[in-house]
Amino acid sequence: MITSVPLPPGTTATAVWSVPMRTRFRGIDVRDGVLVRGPAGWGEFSPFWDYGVAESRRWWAAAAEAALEGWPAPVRDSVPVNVTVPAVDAERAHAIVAASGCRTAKVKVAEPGQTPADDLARVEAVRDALGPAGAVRVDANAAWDVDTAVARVRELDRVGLEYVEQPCATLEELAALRRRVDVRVAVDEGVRRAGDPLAVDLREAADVVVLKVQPLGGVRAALRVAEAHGLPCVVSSALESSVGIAAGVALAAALPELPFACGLATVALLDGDVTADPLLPVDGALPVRAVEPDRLAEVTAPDDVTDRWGRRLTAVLAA
Ligand SMILES: O=C(O)CCC(=O)c1ccccc1C(=O)O
Ligand SMILES: [Mg+2]
Repeated sequence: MITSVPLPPGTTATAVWSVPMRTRFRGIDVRDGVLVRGPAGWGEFSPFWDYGVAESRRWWAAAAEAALEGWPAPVRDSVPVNVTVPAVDAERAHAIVAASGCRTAKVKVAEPGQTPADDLARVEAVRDALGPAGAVRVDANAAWDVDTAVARVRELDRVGLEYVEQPCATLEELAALRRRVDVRVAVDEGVRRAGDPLAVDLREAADVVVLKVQPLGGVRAALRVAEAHGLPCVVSSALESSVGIAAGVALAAALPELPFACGLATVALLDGDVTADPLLPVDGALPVRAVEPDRLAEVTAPDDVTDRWGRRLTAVLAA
């Protein structure tokens, strides 16, 4: 039986969207989620499918904030962004960066099944496409032990790296790496997947904190994380539709300082969107603006997917 998605308290509409990824990204081929409308606007609830109910509760808090409350006032009207380069071959990486209009690129490295030579070729192609004035950062998604990270970071830093994101899994390993290389270390999973992102001690482990709105439980919760750690912050996406990306833009727009480009240009990785006016970068930046999901009919999820999201949201609301 097809059940629809429940209407959470205070909301007036829900919709389930689903779009293919242009390129497989961290094992994901299709991205889907729930949009929810309330008095303050539209929110997005789209935890990855391998996330359980407990971890998904913060993702729901972010959607509820957007729909019911809205966000704090912005202090800037545009947000510089990086182009995100999946673990593709060097030629495609070059083309993606050249077409993006961005002056900063984040390159996925340490993809299972690929070699260090693949990573180096990809990073060199990205440097070539950006030119010497561009910034190149890499994200290893916790793949390396400390010795491997030291070797890989030194090699990849031949092109000049702005930072390396989550090179190793634990904060202890990040701290050990940080003592052995000159490249800045950014922490992502170490904050967003922590039981209490406010309580982790990042002082020895990181130079930069990656903030993602849904995993941290909303724009205000993420602002508290930024304040608690007192480190430079980069706002990044969880591969949301433009509705979810707008929440990331709201966070980036509200941070007192924004010294680095943000990882919010990921609508370019999706083969479709919930709006005819997607949040895609123009000249390397996203505008701070509302998003109207006026293309929901074109990206409506199949009934079985809608049913799964209905059961998932019901479980999270009951938890
Ligand atoms: O930061 C970016 O450039 C894009 C977002 C991104 O990389 C990402 C997207 C979904 C899940 C995890 C990650 C990640 O930063 O590890
Ligand atoms: Mg990351």
